[in-house]
Amino acid sequence: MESNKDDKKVLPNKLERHKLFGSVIPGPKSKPTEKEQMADLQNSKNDYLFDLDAVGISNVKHPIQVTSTMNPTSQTTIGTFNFSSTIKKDSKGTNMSRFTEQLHAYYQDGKLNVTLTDLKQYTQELALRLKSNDASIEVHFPWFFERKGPFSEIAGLNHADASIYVDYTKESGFNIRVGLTGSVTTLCPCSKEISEYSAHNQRGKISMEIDITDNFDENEIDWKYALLEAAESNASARIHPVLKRTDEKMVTEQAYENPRFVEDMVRLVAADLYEYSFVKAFYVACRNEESIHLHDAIASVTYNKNTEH
Ligand SMILES: Nc1nc2c(ncn2[C@@H]2O[C@H](COP(=O)(O)OP(=O)(O)OP(=O)(O)O)[C@@H](O)[C@H]2O)c(=O)[nH]1
Repeated sequence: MESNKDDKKVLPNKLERHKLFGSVIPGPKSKPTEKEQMADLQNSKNDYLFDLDAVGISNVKHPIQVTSTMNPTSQTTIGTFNFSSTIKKDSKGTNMSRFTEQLHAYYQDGKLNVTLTDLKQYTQELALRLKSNDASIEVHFPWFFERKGPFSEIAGLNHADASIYVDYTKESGFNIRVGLTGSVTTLCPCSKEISEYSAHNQRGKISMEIDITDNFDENEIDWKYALLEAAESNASARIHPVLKRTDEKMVTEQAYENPRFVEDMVRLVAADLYEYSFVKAFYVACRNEESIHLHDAIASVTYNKNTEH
């Protein structure tokens, strides 16, 4: 390597640098470059031994639009998608480019609104595009909502993790599941009972997944708000982004007045979901990040309102 008089390095140009690190000049190429002449392995037909439950792509991140009854009523957030369909054993593979091709088409048309109506249309169109009888999509996204201090009413944004699963089959139509994981404060009833003063508390993560009824109208009910309310209204206290002293006193006392075990949490949330008429079946889990242990405390319940167990 050369140096100039100011002792500054004189670097080889970029092409030379790439050669230095192992890049080689492209060799002769004999395979077709026209799509029509290229081998199409994924569309080969043979007996490939097994039908597949799902083939597709996962962990696809993309901006999406979300609407809500809470402020902000409209927001852009990041969705993480899984897209798939089944394939029969006579087919070697799926056409993977079509998954992201459709995603970009919807984005360009301004149709990436994560509403149940739009996602149903999306899933049905995906099946058509794949020339398949079925398609499934799953999207997870952070949903932001305004939360005010209980006394000061000073606002900030909280967030919960929302998810939507849409399964479509030509024969039986749509199956939709939605989910939400939100955070709450829980104060230990046992600790309150046995101690002369104070009680330990923790941050609880409440995860809910629900199968919704076929006639569910998302314009009438904001499922994200409904699930958040089921979690928060049953907790020892809600969690806030901004708390002044006046607020802090209120949430501390409220938590002490409403102690909850992890078991209490899932049962109380289950009771609210049982009462929601748009819920067919549900799963509720609570994970308390214990402040007196390094481990977490967990509880969960699944229930189907049709079979009543
Ligand atoms: N089936 C399959 N495809 C893969 C796999 N790994 C990568 N690919 C994808 O193969 C894709 C290209 O194949 P296709 O989507 O069938 O492309 P194409 O035949 O030009 O597309 P169409 O005209 O829509 O049929 C690329 O997007 C790669 O991501 C894999 O394990 N299985």
